[in-house]
This record gives sequence, C-alpha cells and structure tokens, in this order.
Amino acid sequence: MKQSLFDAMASSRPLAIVGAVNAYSAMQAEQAGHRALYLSGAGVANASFGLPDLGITSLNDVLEDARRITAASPLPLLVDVDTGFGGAFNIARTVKEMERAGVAAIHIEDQVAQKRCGHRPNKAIVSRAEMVDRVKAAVDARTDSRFAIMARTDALAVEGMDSAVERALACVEAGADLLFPEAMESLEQYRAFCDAVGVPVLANITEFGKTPLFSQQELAGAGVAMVLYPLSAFRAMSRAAETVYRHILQDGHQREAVALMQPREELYRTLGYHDYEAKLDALFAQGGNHD
Ligand SMILES: C[C@](O)(C(=O)O)[C@H](CC(=O)O)C(=O)O
Ligand SMILES: [Mg+2]
Repeated sequence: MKQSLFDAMASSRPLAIVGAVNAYSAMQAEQAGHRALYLSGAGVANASFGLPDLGITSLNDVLEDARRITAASPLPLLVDVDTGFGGAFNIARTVKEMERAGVAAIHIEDQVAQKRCGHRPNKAIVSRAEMVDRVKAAVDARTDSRFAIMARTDALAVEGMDSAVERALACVEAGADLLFPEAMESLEQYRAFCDAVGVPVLANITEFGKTPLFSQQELAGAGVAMVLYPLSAFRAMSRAAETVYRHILQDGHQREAVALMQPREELYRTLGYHDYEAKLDALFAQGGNHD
C-alpha cells in the first residue's frame, strides 16, 4: 500500500472517497485532485461483468479490478468485499489478498451471503454474533496495521437504529477501525450514530437511494468523517455512453455526441502518453528499431 486511508483522513475532514470502476477512472479522479478511491462491489458486478449487485461476483473478480486500480494510482483504495466471500478462512484470505494487492482498506457487511444493494427493500442480515466473527476473522488476518477494516451494518432498514448502533459497537470491540452505517435517511440519524460509536464513520451518498444527497459540510456537521460517492462517475459515464450509441444509430454519425467526449489530447494528458512516446523514441535512438 502506498498511502493509507488513515493518512488521507488526517488531511481532509470529511474525506471524499470517490468510486472508480476501472484504472482510467482512478487516474481521472486522482488528477482531478481527489485523495481517496473506492472500488464498489456494485461497480465490479455491473461494469466489469454486466451483473446485478446480488453477491454473484467472487474474490478474484474483485481482486482483479482492485489490482488494476492500485497499479494505476497511488491513492488509498477502499474496496467493497461484500460479506467477505465466505466463512472465517475465506474472509482471512480476502484480507491477505487485498493487502497483497496494495489495497488500503476494505468494508465487510452484515447482510446474508445472498446480499442485495443496501438501498433495496427486503434485505436480510446475519446475527450480531456472526457479524462479530466476520470482523474478528478480518482483523486477525491483517498483517499491516495501516490496512483499515471498516464494518458496514445494514441493520437500520431491517431492525432499526438501536440495533445498528449495538452491532456497530460490537464490531468496534472486535477490532473494526471504521464504520459504515448503510442507508441512513437523515442527518439526525448520522448524528446519533456518530455520537454513539466513537470511531470514524462513513456516509454512503449514493444517488437514487434512501439517503438524501447531503453535502459534505452537512455531513461533517453531523460528525461524519468520510463521504462515499460509489457509483457517481459510473452513472454519468453510462448515460454518456448510452447517448453516444443512440446518436450513432439514429443519426448515422456521431457529430451530436462529440461534445460529450473527452478529446484525444486530454486522454493522452491523463495517461502521460507523450512521456511514453518520448521514451520509446529515446530507446529507439539508442538501441535501434528491431522491426
Ligand atoms: C456502496 C455499495 O455497496 C456499492 O457496491 O457501491 C452500494 C451502492 C449502490 O448500490 O448505490 C450499496 O449502497 O449497497
Ligand atoms: Mg456494495
């Protein structure tokens, strides 16, 4: 890991953590000035596999995307590992592999393995004891103390606020560094949760869900330490792509959609393309072209 999530949190409060569904998005977020990245479980399922966010993807599916992002950007990466991909030994393996992949933090949740998006109805959660076991397995497997373990609870929608707080406290006792109360509906709920738990709390400000699009200032006022935008760029990219495909089909050309596109020069700037080319030229000048 190049930078820890703890370092990033120390320099920005609240810390905005932005979703990047691939390596290029990670570079764009970094170059825009962001300080922390997120690999969304829904993003891996939707963007990389064309699947819904229902616990269908595996550890290796998520790892592959995580490795591509940590190779492309030094920013700390928080990875959504859903329910940990199995029992205690699987969770331990998840943590070890994520550490090895250069990931800075994971979040693990208390939904049943057949999980759903946290903002959908009819979620089911495991017992508090089972969630505590998940957190213990993750904490015990960690070898780098800079690697952060975030416990997510989906209990608010299923059992209410008291249960969410109780579970969160049990997870902290089991060694969780950070907390993610899913699908909160008001600033008052964030305030009550943050006051009760005593460790840094993340607010998931995903669009079209149960949580209003509170500003970072409002959330900081309620005690929140991190604000997550898991799929914001992906949703915008998807709309842009849909529009381009439609124009090509309907108009017989793409001219109406060019304004939506990133120009070639900006792509090259983001990638550092010209530096690569200059290196290639220098290598050829030294060693000759072997064509
Ligand atoms: C944060 C999340 O777990 C994700 O996978 O990105 C999702 C986001 C979403 O579906 O909007 C969740 O909140 O469950
Ligand atoms: Mg998820």
